[in-house]
Amino acid sequence: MLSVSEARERILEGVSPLPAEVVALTDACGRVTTVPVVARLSNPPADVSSMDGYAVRAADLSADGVTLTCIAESPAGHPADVTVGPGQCARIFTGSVMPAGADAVLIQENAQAQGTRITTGHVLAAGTYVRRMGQDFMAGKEVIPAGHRLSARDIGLAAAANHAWLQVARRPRVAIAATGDELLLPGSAVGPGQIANSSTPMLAALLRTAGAEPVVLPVLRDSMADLATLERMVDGVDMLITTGGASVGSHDLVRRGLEQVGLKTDFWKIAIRPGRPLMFGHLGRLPFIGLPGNPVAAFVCTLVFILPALRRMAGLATPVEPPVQAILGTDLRANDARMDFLRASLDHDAQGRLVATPFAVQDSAMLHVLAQSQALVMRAPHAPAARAGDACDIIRLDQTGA
Ligand SMILES: Nc1nc2c(c(=O)[nH]1)N[C@H]1C(S)=C(S)[C@@H](COP(=O)(O)OP(=O)(O)OC[C@H]3O[C@@H](n4cnc5c(N)ncnc54)[C@H](O)[C@@H]3O)O[C@H]1N2
Ligand code: MOO
Repeated sequence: MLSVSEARERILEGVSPLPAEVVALTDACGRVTTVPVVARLSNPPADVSSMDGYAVRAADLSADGVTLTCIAESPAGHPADVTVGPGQCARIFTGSVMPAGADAVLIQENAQAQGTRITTGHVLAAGTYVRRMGQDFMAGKEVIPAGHRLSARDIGLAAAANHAWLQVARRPRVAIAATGDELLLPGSAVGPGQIANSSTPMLAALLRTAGAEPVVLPVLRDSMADLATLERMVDGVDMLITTGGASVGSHDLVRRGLEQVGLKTDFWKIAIRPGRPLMFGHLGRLPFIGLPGNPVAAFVCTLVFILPALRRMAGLATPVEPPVQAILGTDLRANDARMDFLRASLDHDAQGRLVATPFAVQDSAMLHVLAQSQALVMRAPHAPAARAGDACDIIRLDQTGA
C-alpha cells in the first residue's frame, strides 16, 4: 500500500495553481499573493516627530538653559511651510512632518511655554524623537513576497505601502458530495437505520477555514445512476470530494460509479489510520478525492491530503506544514504498517513542555472524541513501542479553528 507521503506527493503533483484575481485590501486577509507587493509609498513618507513638543535645532540647546521663539504650529497632516532658524522652534505633534531646519524634538514636558517663548534646560542629540523618512521601508521596496498567505499584519503593511487592491490566487472552489442511503440533513426526523450527515458540514467548515469556497452538493444515494450525475454538477469547480462508499462493501460504489463517467483512478487505499480507503484520481482535468465514510477518517484525510493540495493550488511554496514537537503523555504500543493519526488532548508539564495524550478509544466514527482533541499524534509505520515522556510529532488542531 502507498505511504502517506507518497500519496500526498501524487496528489500535489495532480493539482495545478489557480488563476489570480484582484481583491480589495479589506477582503484580502487569508488570501495568497500571486505577485510581490511593492511599496508605493515610503513609511514614514517624510521625517516626522514621534512625540508632542517642539521641533528644535539640537545645537541651540544648552544645559544652562535657553529660550527659543516658536515661529509656527504644525499639527499632523498640516506641515508648516517654514524653516526653523537659530534660536527658533516650531510647535509639533506626534506624526507631524518635521519643518526644515529642525533636527530634534523637545518633548513638551521638558519645556515651559509663555506665549511664543519656549524655555528649556534640556539638551538633545540631533535625531531625538524623529522618525526618519523610510525608516520602516522605502517606496519601491518589495514588502510582501509572492506566494505568501496574507495576515492581518500584512494588510496593515500593504495599506501603509498605499495599496487599495491586491492580486491574489482565486479561492479554490471545492465541491463536496456525501454518499450514503442512510444520510439525512442534520435536524431531520431520523428513521430506522438513518443518521445525520455530519461529514459534509464539518468538511465545508474545515475547507472554509483553509480559505477555500466549499460547494455543497446534494447527498447521493448508493447507486451507480446517482453517482453518474456527479459529472454534471462540477462545472466551474476546482476539486471534487466525495465521502463514503470508498471501501470494499458491495454498496461502496464511488469508484465504479465515477469510472463509468470517465474517472481515471490514480490510487485507492493507502497505509494510514484512519482513512485507508482514500481514493485519488481525475475526472477529466478535475482532481477528485474520494474520502472514506467514517467522519473522523474523512476529517483526518482532509487535513493531511486536501489542505496541502489547496495550499499548492494557491501557490504557497510549502504546502505541507512541518509537524510540531511534543512529548507523549502516555505509553503507546508498537505501530503496525499504517501511519497513525491519534486523537489527543494537549497540556503543558511543569517545565512548560507540550504534552500530547492520545485518547484511549480511537474509533474513526467518534466525533465527540475528535471535537475534544486538540492535536493529532503522528506515528510512523512500524514505530516501536513508546513511553510517556518520549518525543512525538503532532499536528495542532487547537490553534486553527479546525
Ligand atoms: N471489510 C472491510 N470493511 C471495511 C474496511 C475494509 O478495509 N474492509 N475499511 C473500513 C474503514 S477503515 C473505513 S474508513 C470504512 C470506510 O468505508 P466507506 O468509505 O465505504 O464508508 P461507508 O461504508 O459509506 O461509511 C462508513 C461509516 O461512516 C458513516 N458515514 C458515511 N458518510 C457519513 C456522513 N457523511 N456523515 C456521517 N457518517 C457517515 C456510515 O454511516 C458508516 O457508518 O469502511 C470500513 N469497512
Ligand atoms: O481507516 Mo478507517 O478510515 O479506520 O475508519
